[in-house]
Amino acid sequence: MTIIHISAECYPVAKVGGLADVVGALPKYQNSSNVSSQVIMPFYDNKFTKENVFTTIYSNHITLGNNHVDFNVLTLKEKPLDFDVFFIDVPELLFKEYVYSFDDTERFLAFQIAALDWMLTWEKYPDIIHCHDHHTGLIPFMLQESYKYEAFRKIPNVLTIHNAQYQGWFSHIKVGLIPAFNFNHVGILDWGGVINPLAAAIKCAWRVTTVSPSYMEELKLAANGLESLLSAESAKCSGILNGIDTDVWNPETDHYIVKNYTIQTVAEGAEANKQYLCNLFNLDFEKPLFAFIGRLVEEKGSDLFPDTFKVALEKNNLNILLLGSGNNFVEEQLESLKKDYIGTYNAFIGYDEKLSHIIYAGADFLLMPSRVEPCGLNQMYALRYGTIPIVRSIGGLKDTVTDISKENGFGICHDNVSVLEITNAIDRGVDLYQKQSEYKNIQHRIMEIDHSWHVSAQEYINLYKSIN
Ligand SMILES: Nc1ncnc2c1ncn2[C@@H]1O[C@H](COP(=O)(O)OP(=O)(O)O[C@H]2O[C@H](CO)[C@@H](O)[C@H](O)[C@H]2O)[C@@H](O)[C@H]1O
Repeated sequence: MTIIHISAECYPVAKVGGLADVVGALPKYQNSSNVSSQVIMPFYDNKFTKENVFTTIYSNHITLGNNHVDFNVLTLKEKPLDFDVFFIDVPELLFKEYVYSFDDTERFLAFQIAALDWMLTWEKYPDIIHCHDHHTGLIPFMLQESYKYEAFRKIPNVLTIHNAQYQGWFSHIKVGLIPAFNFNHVGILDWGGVINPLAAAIKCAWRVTTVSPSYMEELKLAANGLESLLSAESAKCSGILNGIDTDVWNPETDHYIVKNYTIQTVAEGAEANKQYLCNLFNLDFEKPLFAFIGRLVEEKGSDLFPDTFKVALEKNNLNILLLGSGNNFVEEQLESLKKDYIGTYNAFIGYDEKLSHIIYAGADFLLMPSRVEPCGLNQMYALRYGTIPIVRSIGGLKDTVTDISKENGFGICHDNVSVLEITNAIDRGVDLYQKQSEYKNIQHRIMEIDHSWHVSAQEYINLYKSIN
């Protein structure tokens, strides 16, 4: 069975968030289960493309409305990844230093059309086309409706929703950019008076998955306008929990962290990483270190961070370290907080892969007070590195973290997103840290939890088989 994943991100080529981690790992694990899994993604102007050499295997142009736009398909010449990746190079539109910008309609439409046009030239078509998020959401529609892709009609396709907040909306004025289809069916593209690629994908895909079972259920109640659609299509929808790439996220071999460690040596290993962070960010090694890593957006609860951190830091019994970027106002507030809590608070506003690994290893607790969390990978990385997650019980966080008050519990959970509930949860963390033998016992237990992709990769394969 041949599976083609089509995605805007894939680790280590281009990563903005968790989508890259999933598309960078799932194909690898699928390939080890006797299927052939490959990725098609855009060719961006970034560190990875600058540092690697590519071969052009196909060149042509697509028609985007009235324009002809050139594109190439590239592969890596040397140093292959663990699975085949094909890069769609549209110099005029996709080859940018960023992955996402304010309006990406033409960029991702060009990507999707070029990918399908190129696939039309293949001798053998794939058995499954697996699309990820709204950037590839028009593919299920085009496969079903566009005349030029008639040959693909019988290929089953799957949509995975990593985040339903973003839907790729654009105006009907641009409908002419989509390869010709029976205009009587234009309503399929519409949701709420605009073209909605995610909605179109939910309508047309043969199967729809979300990245955790709880998120699937939550979407029927809150999906940024798509609630009724997801309820109506629920027969073809299911939730499959993400896994983590345990080769990349392994404290024993992780080349980014300061000192490697195992369950047996976690005390010294985690301590060395914490010491490094405390030196680098001027924090107090003796106090517990609470960290946050992620995008500073409302979904992650980041608008509450400045007030929450102030309340927590006033007690002067802990450190807080933040790595993230996003909302400018929140960034400024988090920056200005630094001067008030010198020695116990710091923040790195930006994106830094290496630093994120050191924080997973060196922090004592990881904060995830998300309003919405389709799956969340950070809590699973934290568990693997022996860092106790403090999460709001929602989506994938609910599916992966059990509160310490429950039998075999190992994390700290709160029900709502408010300054009071988050600071109460932090207080519980401080208390737990003071009971070092209990803390260490939990640390050992969480490092043993297996969240590797093996089980979930197989669940996807079972899903493919059910429609193939
Ligand atoms: N400033 C920074 N510096 C370095 N690394 C940073 C960083 N900000 C984020 N990261 C990294 O990006 C990834 C974030 O993954 P998440 O799954 O938590 O969130 P995201 O919301 O992007 O993903 C969406 O898709 C994924 C995948 O399906 C779902 O798990 C999730 O719930 C959904 O919101 C982690 O690898 C994290 O370490």
